[in-house]
Amino acid sequence: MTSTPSNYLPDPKQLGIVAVGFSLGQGKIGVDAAPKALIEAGLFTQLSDDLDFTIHHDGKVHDYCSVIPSSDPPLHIAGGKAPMLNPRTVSNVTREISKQVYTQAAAGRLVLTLGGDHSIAVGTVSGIHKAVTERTGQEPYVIWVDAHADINTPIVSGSGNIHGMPLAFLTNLASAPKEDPEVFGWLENTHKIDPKKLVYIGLRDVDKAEKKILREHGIKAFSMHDVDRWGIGRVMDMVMEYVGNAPIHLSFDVDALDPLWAPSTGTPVRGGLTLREGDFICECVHASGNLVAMDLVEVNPHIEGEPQIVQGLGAQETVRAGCSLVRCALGESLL
Ligand SMILES: NC(=[NH2+])NCCC[C@H](N)C(=O)O
Repeated sequence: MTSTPSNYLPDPKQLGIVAVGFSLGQGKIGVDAAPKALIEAGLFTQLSDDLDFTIHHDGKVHDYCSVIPSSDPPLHIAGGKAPMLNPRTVSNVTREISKQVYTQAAAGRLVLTLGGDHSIAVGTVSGIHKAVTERTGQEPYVIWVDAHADINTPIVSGSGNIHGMPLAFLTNLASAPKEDPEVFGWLENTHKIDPKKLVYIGLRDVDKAEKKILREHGIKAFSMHDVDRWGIGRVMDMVMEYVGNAPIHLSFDVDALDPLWAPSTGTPVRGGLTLREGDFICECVHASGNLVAMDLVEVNPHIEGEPQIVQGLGAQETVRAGCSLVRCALGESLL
């Protein structure tokens, strides 16, 4: 297999992996088991043997126990609809993740983070943004592939689940709440992204307040309506044209795929991408030569999916789909 040269990585075959066994950005257990399931399905072997990566991984799936407080009551925010859930836990854990991905990215490696729920992106996007900007002088764009916009502020969130909020903190639309300034108080300016450097693909379950945020900040978004209208090929042309030649952080929530392809996830929404459309997004990002980091999140092997899906198969299929997305972003091609 011939490999695509990288515009931002000194040696594109050096891969740093961070395995994040974390689920407290939302309420369902099981999403913390995803890294183990992905590794057991052979992901690392596929990346090293088939795609020739040298993997830098500490051999652990991190549970971050040492930074999780013994008590973490819901945080009521003035004017908020619902209190923030597990606020200090998610803040402390994402701070650790941020340091881990920073170290990998500062060493010039491509960084793959296996989640975990999507709250972990507060850590991955911040750490990558800081390291890549320092190392290359260019701020990365974030391509967020998801059924959901994950940009609720703590004031407008209807659930209080932080996996629906990471982009609000990362874009500075929300900052450390005055009720507890320690919560995400560690985020520095160098960690944060310009909302104009964010592009969504696959949206189809966007809260009312989030729609307002996207409109008011002119955030680029390709919903499933756009995929239906233009086809994934034209959508990716538009995405890549928007991103230009900047470094790319791809944050892929498996729930962007239709539940037919990825049933084992905490907040499935029908009418999503096919597996091939998801793979195609990843192939296009790889072909740009600009990928510097990828997250794969929200695979929940404990959820079996719709009853019509044969018991056990849902989880297996979702894990297989996750492995396929990662391989495509990291250079697997059909021919
Ligand atoms: N990463 C996810 N699966 N996010 C789902 C978010 C759902 C909803 N918008 C919320 O804020 O609670």
